[in-house]
Amino acid sequence: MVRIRDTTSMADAREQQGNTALSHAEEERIFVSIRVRPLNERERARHDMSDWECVSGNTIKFKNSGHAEQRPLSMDTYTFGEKHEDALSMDRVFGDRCDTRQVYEQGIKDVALSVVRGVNSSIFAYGQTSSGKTHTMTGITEYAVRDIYEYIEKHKDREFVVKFSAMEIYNEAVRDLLNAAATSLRILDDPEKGTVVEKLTEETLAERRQLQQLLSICAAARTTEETAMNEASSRSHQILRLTVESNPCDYADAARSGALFASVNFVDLAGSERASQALSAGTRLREGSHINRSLLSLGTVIRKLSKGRNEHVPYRDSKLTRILQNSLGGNARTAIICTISPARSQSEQSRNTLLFAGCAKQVTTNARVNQVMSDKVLVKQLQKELARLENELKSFTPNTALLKERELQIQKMEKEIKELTRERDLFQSRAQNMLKSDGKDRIPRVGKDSASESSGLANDLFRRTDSASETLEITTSSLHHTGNSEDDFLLDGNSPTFAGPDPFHGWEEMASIAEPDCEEVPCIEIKEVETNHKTDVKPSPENEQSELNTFDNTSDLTMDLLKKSNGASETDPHVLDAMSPPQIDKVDQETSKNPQISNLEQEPATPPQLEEPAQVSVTLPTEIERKNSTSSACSEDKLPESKLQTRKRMSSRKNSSSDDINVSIEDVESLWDSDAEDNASVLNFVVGMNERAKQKPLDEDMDDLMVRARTSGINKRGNKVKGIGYNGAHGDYNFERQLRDTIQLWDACNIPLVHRSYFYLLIKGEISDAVYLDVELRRLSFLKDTFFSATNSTGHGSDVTPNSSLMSLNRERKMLSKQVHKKFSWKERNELYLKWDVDLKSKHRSVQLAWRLWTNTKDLNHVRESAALVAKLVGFINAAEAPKKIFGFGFLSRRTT
Ligand SMILES: Nc1ncnc2c1ncn2[C@@H]1O[C@H](COP(=O)(O)OP(=O)(O)OP(=O)(O)O)[C@@H](O)[C@H]1O
Repeated sequence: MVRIRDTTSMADAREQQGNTALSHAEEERIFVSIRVRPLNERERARHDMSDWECVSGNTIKFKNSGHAEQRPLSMDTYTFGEKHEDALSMDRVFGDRCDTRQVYEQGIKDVALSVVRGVNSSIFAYGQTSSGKTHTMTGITEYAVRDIYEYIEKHKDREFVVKFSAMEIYNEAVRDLLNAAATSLRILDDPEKGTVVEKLTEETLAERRQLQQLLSICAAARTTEETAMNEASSRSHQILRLTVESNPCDYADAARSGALFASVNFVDLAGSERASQALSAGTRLREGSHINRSLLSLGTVIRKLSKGRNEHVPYRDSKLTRILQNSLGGNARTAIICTISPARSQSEQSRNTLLFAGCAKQVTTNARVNQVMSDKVLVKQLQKELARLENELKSFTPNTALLKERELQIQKMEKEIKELTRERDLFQSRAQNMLKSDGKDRIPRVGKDSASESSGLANDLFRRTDSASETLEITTSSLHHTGNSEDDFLLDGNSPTFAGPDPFHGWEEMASIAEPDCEEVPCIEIKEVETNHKTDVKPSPENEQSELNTFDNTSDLTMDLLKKSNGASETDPHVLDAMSPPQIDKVDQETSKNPQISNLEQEPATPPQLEEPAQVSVTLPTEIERKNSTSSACSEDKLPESKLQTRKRMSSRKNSSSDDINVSIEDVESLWDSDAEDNASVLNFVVGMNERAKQKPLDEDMDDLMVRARTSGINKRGNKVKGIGYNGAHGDYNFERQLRDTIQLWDACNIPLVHRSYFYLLIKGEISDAVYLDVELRRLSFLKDTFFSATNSTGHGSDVTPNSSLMSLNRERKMLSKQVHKKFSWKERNELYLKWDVDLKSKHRSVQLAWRLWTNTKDLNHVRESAALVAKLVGFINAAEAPKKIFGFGFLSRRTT
């Protein structure tokens, strides 16, 4: 039994897919069908019985009836393909009862119709003479043509061009069947089209009927021979070629890649019987040899291709194989119908045909869709593309105004992005700083009970300031004490630290030891610094000089810029004063030349008045003291009374030092201005504390303390101190009035908010708070008396009022900033602010010492803590943030130090 290898998988898949066309090169085997014709009358008459039996759709068996004269066949069963689960393969065996339509439908149709999808195809009929080749191919061609035209009619959206040509190969000569006059045609190798037959007539078919006529002509023109049975026996190989050119299904594809172009060949071969059988004599011998030459060549080509080796395939050995080269092993789908005669007498020929069929089944071809870009199509496509582009060009009208607007928008957005990026970096930097200092410095508030109640008020109080965040930071962080020296935080700008006992203890102690001689208001104790701390705050001459230089430079730059924008004449002299370095060492030598200081020292005392302070230059008590302590030329009786008292008290103290005094209050004041609303907040808070205090029972000690505090309301001069709230006559403690007076004096003296905050921290809501208020009132009264009496003493309102001067300075600075902002470029502003930044940092020491003026306490710890508060604040407003925080500009570049 010969089993032909199954090649059905691909065919089955194709059937399942509805015989779709190949979209790309696809290797597939040649489809082979076996057709057994019925016995003809002559054979029946001869009792030339049929020895072949189709046992299934794909198997044919030789029956071998056992006649003595019949030599036994070694093989008697031939199977083509195997039965699949879903369908039979296209390789089929058709018995004598199957008609041509069945053969076409089941094994040929799909291959033939590939032509309308752009795939070449070929259908062969191979078999011995009179086996039914012509009979089969005539029917197949008709069915195929019918189906092709049906397909074309169904696809009216596509354009098809059908052309027909016909040729025969007889005695190795190619003849045009549509042109009887034509002689043998040459076969040429075209580099694009492959093998072509030169000058072959190609008829374009307008309709199917025209093709029918042409087929009749071809049949008549073919070389045949009348047989004994009056039948025409074909003596040549006939090739009918139908070429279909079309645009593809998808118009988009057509536009891109051109038209589909394919041909289907209907090949009716001459009889395959051996030459010896066909031979007679003369021309017949030559004819037979030519026929066999082509058939032998076809067999060789098929055999070579079936082995699948990459060896030479002799296509050029015959005209037949040369013309059908593509169909045999190239770009085409191929189907071969092997026809056999059932007659016993033809068994050997039939067997040879079946062997050829088995061999042909092994041959594979590589069919692909042929998309040909003909000149016509190409021109059409180019014209279409040109028209499309021209339309696009017409519809495109560039709007230059819009483009410009967009460009401007883009530029603006880019600027905004830059600004936002800078802002983001700035905030990130600040957040990091806050996190750092928060981790280091956070401490609980004073008074456990009052903490929660006071937090809202305190926050409100701080929020209302220009530098709210900084103030809050100070409140929570400044009371954290470590062992670092004061100079440390001055240098590194980090959180302030200092060593020593709890600063509040100093206040407690001060309250507890409040004795009658303390009724003298503890005025500004500028030189209260102990000797062992003196070195901590004393600036070195080098540092002093450095600061002087810095101040000078900054001042010069600022003034230069201001002059540029506004003219030098508009500059307030206060600005110059503020920008000038603190005159410390030089003061001793120059005091006598300073008219303001001279005025202070020489003018008689005047009673304190609560009046609006005049705008004056800064002349500090420190300098006065220095003058007094170093020069005996200064007459005490020329000083105001309060100042004389101060001097006496100071001079009585041991280990005093004048070197610590280096006041640059303006720096502090320029950073924080108090607000009237803040006072109200403090008032509300402390009133609340007072209410709580009233609910608490007074114990004996506290009562005693309050008695002593009450007596402190009388000063040494025997005058009742204005605003002291403890009413000894009636024995009732008027806390609210005390506080109101305090706030009035804060305002009158322009006490900085930081100090007010500090004072607020001391208020614990206890009755003993009265002592603190008392002390504060005395101190404030002294300050007011001292400075405002000096103001009035001049008679022209231009004397000592540091706070007013500072406020003026602050205004000047703000004004300056505005002018700078208006007049100068970003780069110039940045340069200026960086200078100011340096200026600010160099004033740390001055700021620290300035705080002593306002804290005015006997306890060094308080002095240090006050300094720490300020330094912390200054440190917090670091180099990167200073310009923004102080001057309100948020666009400066970040600068880390
Ligand atoms: N399947 C068939 N059913 C009925 N008659 C058939 C069938 N096949 C062939 N015949 C008849 O057999 C005779 C020979 O057929 P045909 O001419 O097609 O053979 P052929 O192989 O083409 O021979 P040749 O090679 O000499 O041309 C014809 O008269 C034809 O009508």
